[in-house]
Amino acid sequence: MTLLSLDAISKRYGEVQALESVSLSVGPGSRTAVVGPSGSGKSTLLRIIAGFEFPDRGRVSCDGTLLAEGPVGVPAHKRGIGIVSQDGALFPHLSVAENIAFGFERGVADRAKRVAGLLDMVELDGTMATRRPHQLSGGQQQRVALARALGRQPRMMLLDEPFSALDTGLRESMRKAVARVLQNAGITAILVTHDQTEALSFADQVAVLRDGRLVQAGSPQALYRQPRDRETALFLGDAVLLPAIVNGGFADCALGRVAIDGDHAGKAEIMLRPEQINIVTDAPQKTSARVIDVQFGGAVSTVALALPDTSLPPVLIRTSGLALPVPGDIVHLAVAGPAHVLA
Ligand SMILES: Nc1ncnc2c1ncn2[C@@H]1O[C@H](COP(=O)(O)OP(=O)(O)OP(=O)(O)O)[C@@H](O)[C@H]1O
Repeated sequence: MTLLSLDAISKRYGEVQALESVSLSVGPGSRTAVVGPSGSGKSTLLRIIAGFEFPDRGRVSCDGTLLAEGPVGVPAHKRGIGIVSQDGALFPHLSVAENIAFGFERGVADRAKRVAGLLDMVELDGTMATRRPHQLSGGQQQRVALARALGRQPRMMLLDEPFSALDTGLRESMRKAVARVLQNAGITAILVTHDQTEALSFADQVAVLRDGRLVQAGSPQALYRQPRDRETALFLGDAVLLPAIVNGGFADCALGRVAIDGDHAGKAEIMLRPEQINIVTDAPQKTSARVIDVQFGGAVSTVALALPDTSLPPVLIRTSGLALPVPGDIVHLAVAGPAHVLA
């Protein structure tokens, strides 16, 4: 089932092709994260969905209604789409309650009760209602912004880097809280973020943009494990990339013979995530490597290894901090799970 459908959206600003034939489907009640390097077109895509911009070509439809066909379509205020931006954009001279009630339709009954319900929904104490935005923490301001957007009863919520001004710990708890609130309200969400971890943990669909094109869209697991190309692999996390000869479901590479996830043959580049490579004392097929650096990181430490083929760059793996090797040690490696063959 599809709620939002983007069909071959293109947008140009002067010389810059901000979006080039982007197509994407978003299911009702789902969470999609749009990621990509700076300037890849994420905000432009969000503005086109919101109705602040119109595409040059392509169609936007929501719930069977055509919202834009090329530069013609439904204006932003008639789309029923909520937005929460990076700074929350609260009115500084209005109280929390007034900020939240700002979006209510005229003549709505029980304003105070509805504000209280929304505060409860975003997990804010009712005593906050009389405060001004400057008397709130960054995370609380974002919750008020979310409550205000929810008060308009949108069918979809656009989140434009809403957590980026928050520090790491708060970011994570806000991300979980927002995901929970949206899920409980059954609202479809699209999140734009620079933060890959945020995208992978928030969304059930991740869409990767690069130079205005949609490179890949799919589940976080699929994109992390089977990225389309080397750039996407590195964009979504650390990766060990190795030249290989692949055949019959296996790759022969500097780590020995490892299983692969597809049906490829010939010369290829394979990708493993660092957590797939383990230091072992006993394995049926051992590849040895020399430890060149160890970074203790508490629960998870990083070990840099030089492979016997010295033309290859060092391989970084993650391991528990319990029994770490020291530089100069020769260790044996085993690979868990299949390697992915890159295009
Ligand atoms: N109003 C505009 N006028 C001219 N160029 C624009 C305009 N808006 C965006 N662009 C250009 O379009 C491209 C895509 O911009 P966009 O803001 O969508 O990227 P982004 O992926 O959101 O970037 P960031 O992560 O830095 O916010 C960029 O090259 C940008 O400079």
